[in-house]
Amino acid sequence: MVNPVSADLPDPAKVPPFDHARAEAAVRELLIAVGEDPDREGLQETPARVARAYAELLVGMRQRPDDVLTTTFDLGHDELVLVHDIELWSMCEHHLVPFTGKAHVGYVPADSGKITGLSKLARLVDVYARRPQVQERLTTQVADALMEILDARGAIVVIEAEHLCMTMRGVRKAGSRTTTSAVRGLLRSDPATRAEAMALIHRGR
Ligand SMILES: Nc1nc2c(ncn2[C@@H]2O[C@H](COP(=O)(O)OP(=O)(O)OP(=O)(O)O)[C@@H](O)[C@H]2O)c(=O)[nH]1
Ligand SMILES: [Zn+2]
Repeated sequence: MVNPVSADLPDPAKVPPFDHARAEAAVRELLIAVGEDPDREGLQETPARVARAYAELLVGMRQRPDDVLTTTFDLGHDELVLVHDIELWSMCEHHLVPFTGKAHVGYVPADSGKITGLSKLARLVDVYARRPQVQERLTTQVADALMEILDARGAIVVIEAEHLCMTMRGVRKAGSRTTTSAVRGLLRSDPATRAEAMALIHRGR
């Protein structure tokens, strides 16, 4: 069966490899554009460093969610599993500066009790975070992946983040935070399960 989440994504095999030479040339051009001398001693290695840094920051472009949700156990546990305060670093696709905060990720496993390793929820967040992103899409993608790949009966993802494009530049509102949520399946339709999840997320704060 074609997985809709994966089908929507560029196949990592088709995303061209990170072009270090091209990224280095672009950073050199940027340094010239801002009035710097890319050949002065302190900047000589900077294009290569920045290229390596971006390759790392955007590594999720070449990863698939089903690559990290591989480990599943059949524990017969079919009630809410929630990991909160997952550290999050992503890159705003409008300004290519970071947004950072916390993700709270929960799901109600399939009737079969198929669950995944807790660390895999954090890895799933990273797969989608380490790309040019907007917070709303990141939130949606994590929730949809849980539903589709784990056959979860419900999913909840709440992300609270500070966007550096709003704090260190632009409108410059330091401390402003944005909260987004995506709620699916049982966690959307059953008020008691949803309230339980929200209470756990708030308690973790
Ligand atoms: N919805 C949403 N907006 C975002 C996100 N990250 C950044 N933005 C916003 O994207 C918008 C881009 O607006 P533009 O007017 O095209 O860009 P700009 O001139 O740099 O805007 P300012 O940031 O207001 O200076 C800004 O309002 C940002 O705050 C995100 O994750 N979700
Ligand atoms: Zn931005």
